[in-house]
Amino acid sequence: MLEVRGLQKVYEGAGRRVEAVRDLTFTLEPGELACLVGPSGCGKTTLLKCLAGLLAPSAGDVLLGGHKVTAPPPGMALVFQEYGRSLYPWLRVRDNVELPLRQKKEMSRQRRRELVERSLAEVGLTHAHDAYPWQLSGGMQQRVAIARAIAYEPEVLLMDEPFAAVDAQTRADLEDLVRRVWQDLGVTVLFVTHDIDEAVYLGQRVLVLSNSPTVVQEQLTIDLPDERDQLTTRADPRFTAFRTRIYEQIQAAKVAKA
Ligand SMILES: Nc1ncnc2c1ncn2[C@@H]1O[C@H](COP(=O)(O)OP(=O)(O)OP(=O)(O)O)[C@@H](O)[C@H]1O
Repeated sequence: MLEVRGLQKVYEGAGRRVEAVRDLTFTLEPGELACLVGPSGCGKTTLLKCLAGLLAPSAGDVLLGGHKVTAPPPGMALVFQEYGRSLYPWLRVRDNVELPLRQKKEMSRQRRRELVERSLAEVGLTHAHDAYPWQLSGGMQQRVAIARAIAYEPEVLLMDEPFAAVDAQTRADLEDLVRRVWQDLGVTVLFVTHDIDEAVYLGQRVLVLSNSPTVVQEQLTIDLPDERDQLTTRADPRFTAFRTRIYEQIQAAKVAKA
């Protein structure tokens, strides 16, 4: 349903040429939760921008539902790492969540309100409707960003290291939130992280990226039980085996490049 075929991205300008992504091919099935993990600077953000139609690839295609992505497609929503910059500080929480829905001209005000209510409830922020983002903790702000993305009712949710800037406890809570939202809404999720444990904990599948210029180094099916729990899942010997395997792959990619 989301297909990436032979994607390459070269940045060119001012006498400098950086091949960020060399040749990426993978498919995301409808309703799947896949994680992309790779070393810092390997082109994860570049890839997501190409998927979201924000950046034109140098070669290859991105197809959503069989249609080539050339501009931000209506069926996609993004959550970035920098929640502080992605929310408007002068808008209250509910208005931040409602803002993208206003682009859907055919949608009634009543429907917009229902979606805002539902998505804030989904992320556990019903009580924070009237707050401004700067009155909330980092973790709560990221919940608002997630609520805004899901209110849009996307087919595909792209998340770019969304929890890199929050503390460990909040991060664990937000990971569980992503799994719950995914299960409740049946949305397809592509979650990008440099954290191997996070990728294994969240994903049904993990795509391991090589160092830049990037290719898919390996794809692993994470056949851990669907009901995941921060304590029991992480203590499962298979969890440890997956993270060791991925760690080795990433180390191998670094050595291959050196
Ligand atoms: N606008 C740009 N112009 C030129 N080079 C760029 C540009 N954006 C990214 N790059 C280069 O492309 C490569 C991949 O960058 P990108 O930000 O996609 O990686 P990343 O995996 O998301 O990094 P990190 O894990 O550190 O967030 C890097 O070498 C980076 O310097």
